Amino acid sequence: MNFDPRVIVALDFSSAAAALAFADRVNPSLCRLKVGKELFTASGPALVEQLVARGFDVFLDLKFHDIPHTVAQACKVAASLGVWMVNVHASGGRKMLETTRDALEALPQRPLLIAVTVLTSMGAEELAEMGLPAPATQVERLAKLAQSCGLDGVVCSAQEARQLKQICGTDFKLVTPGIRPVGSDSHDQTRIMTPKSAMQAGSDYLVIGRPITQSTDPILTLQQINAELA
Ligand SMILES: O=C(O)c1cc(=O)[nH]c(=O)n1[C@@H]1O[C@H](COP(=O)(O)O)[C@@H](O)[C@H]1O
Repeated sequence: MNFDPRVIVALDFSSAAAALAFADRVNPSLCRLKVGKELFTASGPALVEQLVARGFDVFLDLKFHDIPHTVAQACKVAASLGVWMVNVHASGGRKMLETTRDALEALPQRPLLIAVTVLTSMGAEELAEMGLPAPATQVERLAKLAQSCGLDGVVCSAQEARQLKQICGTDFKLVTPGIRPVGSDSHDQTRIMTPKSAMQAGSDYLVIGRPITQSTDPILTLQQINAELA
């Protein structure tokens, strides 16, 4: 049995019932779970607490991006739910990142604080349109900022993982969505990689949603991915 699962399943469902139906079929040794904007908007903190009570490591993915005080307070409330990981946008800037880190560090028990660099749905053209450099350059810039602000790691694509592990070191956590098993639909993701290649490149955690949740047999698909990573 794998007691340190690398796969974080994105529970991108529109109801608590659908999320709990999935959670009923897995256990904390098979995967960690992510609650994002769709599910949280539908179900709120009660669902998060239920998943935590079942023993899952829960990544609360609300990608906070606001003024420092607002983000720090929101992350403190997230911590009170018992979540394992929370995220904010690195582009919120140094003051926001440091204020949030300080607020969490003052707690007796705190979640990992992770910064989103460049969304995995975005490619070079979209960044250029916003006056930003190519993904690898922008991701590196934001990862260095997050690390210098004392965050625990970043969300990036697995395509940048090798580069970031070299620059930021092995302890700096890399959480990588945009994971697609061979032959699966890329949907709206642009910077993608297979589960095995992502791990080989240095990802610490693989965020996987639709390839698992929309599979005809989600649990089998999750088990196959875990087997590929073992
Ligand atoms: O922070 C995230 O989790 C995240 C960051 C990012 O850059 N890209 C990204 O896809 N995500 C999330 O990861 C999940 C990916 O889902 P799938 O594309 O269905 O595998 C979604 O819940 C996204 O909200």
